[in-house]
Amino acid sequence: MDKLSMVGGTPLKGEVLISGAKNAALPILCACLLTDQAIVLRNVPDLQDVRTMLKLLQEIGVKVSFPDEANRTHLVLHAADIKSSEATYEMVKTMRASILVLGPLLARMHSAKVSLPGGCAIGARPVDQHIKGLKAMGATIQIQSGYIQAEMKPPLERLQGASILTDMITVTGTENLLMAATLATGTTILENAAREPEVGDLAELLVKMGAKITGIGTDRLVIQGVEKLHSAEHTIIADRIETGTFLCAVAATGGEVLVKHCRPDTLDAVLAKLKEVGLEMEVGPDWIKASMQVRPKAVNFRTSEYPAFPTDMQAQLMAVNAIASGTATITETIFENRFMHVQEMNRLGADIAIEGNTAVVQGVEKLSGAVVMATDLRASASLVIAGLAAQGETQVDRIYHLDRGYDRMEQKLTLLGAQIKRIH
Ligand SMILES: CC(=O)N[C@H]1[C@@H](OP(=O)(O)OP(=O)(O)OC[C@H]2O[C@@H](n3ccc(=O)[nH]c3=O)[C@H](O)[C@@H]2O)O[C@H](CO)[C@@H](O)[C@@H]1O
Ligand SMILES: C=C(OP(=O)(O)O)C(=O)O
Repeated sequence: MDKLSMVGGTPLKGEVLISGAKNAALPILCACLLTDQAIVLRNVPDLQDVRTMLKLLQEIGVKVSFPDEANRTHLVLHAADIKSSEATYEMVKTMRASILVLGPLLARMHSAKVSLPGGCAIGARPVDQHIKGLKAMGATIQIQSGYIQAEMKPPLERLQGASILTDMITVTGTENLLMAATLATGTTILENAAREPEVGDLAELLVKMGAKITGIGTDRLVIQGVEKLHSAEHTIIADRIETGTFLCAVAATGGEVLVKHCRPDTLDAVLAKLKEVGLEMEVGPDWIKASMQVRPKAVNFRTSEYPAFPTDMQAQLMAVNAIASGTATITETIFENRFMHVQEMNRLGADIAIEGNTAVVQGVEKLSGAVVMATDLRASASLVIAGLAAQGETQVDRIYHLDRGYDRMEQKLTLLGAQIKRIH
């Protein structure tokens, strides 16, 4: 199992290029199932979840090609000949986002069999709202032997438009229902829809494919179903969480970094908090020049749905708070168990206590290197940030979590002067 080993204490300096967003790429890859024509994608991040999704799509019968073998960010997906409508437990257990094939397969193939994702390190994460929405659109859905078995209710030949209000805001739930609704008869209204930029990016691609969607970027999506979708080309939006992760790394280690190919307009809540921390930023349309010359100041924050502070940045900003002056309270409102990094940060010398869904972080002058274990994707990133700020050597074990969602993180950090290496 790969580990990352780093020696902390070097301020980061230089330029970093941000990759396409994992959480936009995953639903967008699934959208290719909605048409028998080719979809051309650019800026696809080269990371494990994308490779897993491509494998799943290939099992289903999608042809995947890389027009330029040396450039894995540019690919063509062609779902002309779907031979299976199944996502097996083997695939879903390694990547929950496999649930995103459910809506498109049901809409295009009229049936789908997708393993029910189990809970994961950060919470129970049920998919009841995906199921509720598809049922409202006329699907019959049964859970059998751990699988969601979905079919069109006879004599229906297509899903039917419906008005759907989800009990809570769900990102992949909105994406599944949005994709399913593009090929339904009539109009679907998704109320309480997620407004995350990745949902908007998916909707932009669907519109290029011929879907009729209004309300993009709002919590009310209106979809007028069409009979067929067609080929399209799309460039995946920049990863706001990767951007925020590098900014937190600069805030924790000090230094000066130009973050390029990013979308500052999708990061309002994160940039506001980093400014409070003391990070100086000059912001352009697709770049941020960040400089940190002082010890960070502790900042309180609470996670919530977009446009508020993202849960996917909670652990990374906690790492900055761990070495800040003052005390911060951090409240996690999206997932019930997303503080697994706290014990590991404390092993590096942090002083963090958990009270229910709030972590109280008493900033310490310095962290000291240790062997720590990654428990999920963003927990891994937070431990890397803490390790880069700590004195001495830190080893982060179980780095496969990090590889799921970051495109060559240690190479990008090395280019910024960090002393970090992968141990196989
Ligand atoms: C691939 C992807 O895009 N993953 C992101 C997506 O995950 P994901 O789409 O799985 O997260 P959701 O937005 O669905 O989850 C939000 C909350 O709603 C609950 N819920 C959700 C659906 C449902 O049917 N029933 C239910 O109870 C979840 O348990 C959670 O407590 O959004 C999360 C919240 O921004 C991010 O942390 C993940 O990085
Ligand atoms: C929780 C995350 O991803 P996933 O939904 O794929 O587990 C994440 O990207 O932080």
